[in-house]
Amino acid sequence: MRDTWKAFLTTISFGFRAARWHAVFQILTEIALALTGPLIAYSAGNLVDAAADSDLERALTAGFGIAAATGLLIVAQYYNAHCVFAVLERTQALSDRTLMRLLGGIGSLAPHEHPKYLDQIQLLREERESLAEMTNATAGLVSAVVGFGTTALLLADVHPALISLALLAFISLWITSRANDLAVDAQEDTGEPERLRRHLFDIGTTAGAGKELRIFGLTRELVRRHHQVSDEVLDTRNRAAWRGAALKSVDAVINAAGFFGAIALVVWLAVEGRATPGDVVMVVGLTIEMAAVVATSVGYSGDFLWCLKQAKRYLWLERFAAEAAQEPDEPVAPPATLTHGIDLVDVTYRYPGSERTVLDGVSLHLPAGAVVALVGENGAGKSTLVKLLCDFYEPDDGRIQVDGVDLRRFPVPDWRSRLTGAFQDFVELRLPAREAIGVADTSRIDDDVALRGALRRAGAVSVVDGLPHGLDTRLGREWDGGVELSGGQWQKLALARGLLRTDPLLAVFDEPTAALDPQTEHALFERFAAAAREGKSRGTVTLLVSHRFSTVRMADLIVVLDGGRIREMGSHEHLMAHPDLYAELYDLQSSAYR
Ligand SMILES: Nc1ncnc2c1ncn2[C@@H]1O[C@H](COP(=O)(O)OP(=O)(O)OP(=O)(O)O)[C@@H](O)[C@H]1O
Repeated sequence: MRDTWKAFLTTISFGFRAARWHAVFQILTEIALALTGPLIAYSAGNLVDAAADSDLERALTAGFGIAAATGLLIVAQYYNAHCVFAVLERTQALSDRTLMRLLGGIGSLAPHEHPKYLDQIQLLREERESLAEMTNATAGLVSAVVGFGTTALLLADVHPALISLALLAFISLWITSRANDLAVDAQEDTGEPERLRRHLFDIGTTAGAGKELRIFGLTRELVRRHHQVSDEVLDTRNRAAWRGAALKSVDAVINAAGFFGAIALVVWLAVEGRATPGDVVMVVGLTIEMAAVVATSVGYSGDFLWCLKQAKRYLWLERFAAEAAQEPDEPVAPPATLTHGIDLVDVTYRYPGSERTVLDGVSLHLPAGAVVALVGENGAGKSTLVKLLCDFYEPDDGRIQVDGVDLRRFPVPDWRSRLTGAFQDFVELRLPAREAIGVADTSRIDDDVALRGALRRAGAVSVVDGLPHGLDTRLGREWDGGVELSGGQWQKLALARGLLRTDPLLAVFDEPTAALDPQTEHALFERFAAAAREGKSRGTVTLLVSHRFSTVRMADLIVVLDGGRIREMGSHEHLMAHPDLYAELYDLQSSAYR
């Protein structure tokens, strides 16, 4: 219960933080709207009685009441609609930013290996609008309670038995929410085929899949499958809709009987002289109002419960992120420079949920200032080793030491600020070119000299020089005036980003040049090595992962991984002089180029 309450308060606070006055006004206008129906019914009753009694003053007051309520209805509707959208839009933006901060702030990548975590995150991302809709759902419920209470009080004032109409409203509420549950269940049951239907539509209509679609003539097959899966989805939903409609029909009959009973009662009271003609008119108006209140409260209570479900999921993420962000027991800052280097001592690693040992007792010294190449066949464990060094995952056994200090003692953001690198699965940052590079060190985002230096080191000067506005060109064809880049050009900019930081302790380049030709890669790696040797005083360890042996040979140290273990290591000359896997693969590649 405490969690539910906390989840509610946390998400409703989004609305009040994002658009405080709009949220207050939204609730006030909802209450005003809820009062107008009963007020009009009450005034109409008074008007009839005043006319019957020829009481002009009372008739005019009642007429004024109707006019005022109608005016209030129009004004409140207008402002309410404005507030609803303002709160929704601003809250959505705020909750999106909060989610970005929470998800991006989790230092480790390990949670991404857990299907349960991924499911929760996927649902949070898909349904994140619900976080923003809490204010709307709450305001709707408040208005339903006010409308229901006022209507019930006025009915009870005519005759206590009329309160049974309010009880009928609860039955109606239950039946309608059952009918809605049927629809929601059908939606959940058809979640997977619905995703498939959307996926088929997406690949059938987007440019990315266009080439293969045409070469393999897939359109016919995609359309057939879309048809099949649509039938599955729509049949299930249709059946639920019919059953829902049947339930609602029962509800309609119960309600009609209830309304008839209420009207018959008040007419009988009038005939008996215990109620006025105005009471009859008012009760008719209030029964209609009660039906409207029930209909809206069913919708709002469904929305509210749904929002609450998302809110609990959000709370879970908030706690998860807080736990993940805990400081090490005895934190120390990373050293300003490396003197000894980085050591892996008996490091063993298995991915969460997997039995397979990906790194098996790896012990390795990466000397300060050295250029180290990691090679090995696909799946040997090279990228995993890189990820452990970046502290994306922690070893299951063994330790990593930086100048003799256990990596776990560095607060994660401090260690990350002393890393740099580029990866095969780089990000295409669709921003102005200067920002796409400068995000690696935002203090120098406007420093053209620094940005051009990084571009030069990455061999990417020609990419930017070829852009219409140089560094200020917007990248991405989806923007007005934006320019699209080729795969290799995007990769070169990612490299420039990785080469902007000037004081890293560890620079990792995990196949960052896979989209480039071998000559360009070779020239680039030579430049990295030269830069690394120039900056030797800082002791930066430069770690390269590549499958191209012509590139790898210039490294100071080559480490050959095989099945998660170190098979051999040494300089190119050493490894060639003691032939094993490296010499075999090297000869294989060089003979292919001859
Ligand atoms: N996220 C993951 N979850 C589970 N297993 C993984 C994950 N990533 C990699 N593996 C497994 O770990 C092993 C080592 O993968 P890794 O990516 O480190 O190899 P690699 O040497 O970099 O390969 P490649 O040259 O193909 O990039 C592989 O068998 C792979 O299937």
